[in-house]
Amino acid sequence: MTRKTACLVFNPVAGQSNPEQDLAQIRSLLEPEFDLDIRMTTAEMDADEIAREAIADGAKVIIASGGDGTLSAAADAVVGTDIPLGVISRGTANAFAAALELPDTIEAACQMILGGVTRKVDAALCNDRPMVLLAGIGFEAETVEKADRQAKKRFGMLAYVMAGLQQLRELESFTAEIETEDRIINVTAAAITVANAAPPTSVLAQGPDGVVFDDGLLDVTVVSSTTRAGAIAASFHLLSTALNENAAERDDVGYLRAERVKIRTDPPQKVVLDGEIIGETPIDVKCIPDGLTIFVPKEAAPPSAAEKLEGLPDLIVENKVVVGFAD
Ligand SMILES: Nc1ncnc2c1ncn2[C@@H]1O[C@H](COP(=O)(O)OP(=O)(O)OP(=O)(O)O)[C@@H](O)[C@H]1O
Repeated sequence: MTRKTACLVFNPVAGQSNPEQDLAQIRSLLEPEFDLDIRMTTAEMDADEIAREAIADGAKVIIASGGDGTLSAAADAVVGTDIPLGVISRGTANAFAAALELPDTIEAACQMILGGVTRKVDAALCNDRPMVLLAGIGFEAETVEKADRQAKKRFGMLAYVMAGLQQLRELESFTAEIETEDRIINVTAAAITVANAAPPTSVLAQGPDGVVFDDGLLDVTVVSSTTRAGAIAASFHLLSTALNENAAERDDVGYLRAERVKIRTDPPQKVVLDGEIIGETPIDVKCIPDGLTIFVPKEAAPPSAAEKLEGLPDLIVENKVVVGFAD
């Protein structure tokens, strides 16, 4: 039997565990079957650049190990290629693995990669940058900016919760125009999330009864709470409906699905793309059906499609005369 080869992109500072031990464990599990070309991320060189270099050098499999930043960046490098990505989570939130229903321990992730089963899932482009999880406008973007690396090291997941609570104090609404293939939706919002894939803990993405990552569609959730109490209630509702795989049923939460969505806001809002702040609105997000190949433990059944907009404040929905986008 010929041995398999793979490039392992490893972040030595991710998460709270011991990186030497983690790397030794990964090597002991994978090296009996794989020749690993191990490349470390550095403060200057992110996983996407390293993975792209490895692909240029002929890598046929990319395995990424780190937190959500490393995994999303490595995924960006393989979006639109047939090169399979193996995901070994070692971060704080592990949203990436949860969103794609992948294991979150080193051992289970390595067993999955050794199993060799791959499947295609959707990816997306947000303002021409690869996106695997989600783009957040408003509340979500501010939360990510406030949860810094030092806070994450000290407090873990709590850093995100603290940043979120801090952000609730500064909750500000904006007006948004959401353009899909066939409609223009005007609405007042506090947060808008365009998700390709999202874990239940990304509460602001959880309007629909499940964020489906293999339906060729993006899941858009609008949260329009105007008070802190309303935002807390909406977040709690979204978390509980997400965990139960139900759709949201509050007037200040709306959702829809679309292949492509353009969002303009007034005033301009910060945009977080797969965990990194990339700038401000407007955004243009296009789904790339089957754009990413990943190692998986087994097939996951997608939930059904759904939409709800009625009840959102200042809602105006116009049907476009000509279906589609001008560009
Ligand atoms: N060798 C390194 N030294 C310092 N910083 C690094 C190094 N390698 C990667 N980084 C930085 O790590 C960040 C990505 O971290 P990653 O998301 O993988 O882990 P995390 O922050 O612990 O996890 P999570 O995002 O799940 O909270 C990038 O911003 C990158 O610049």
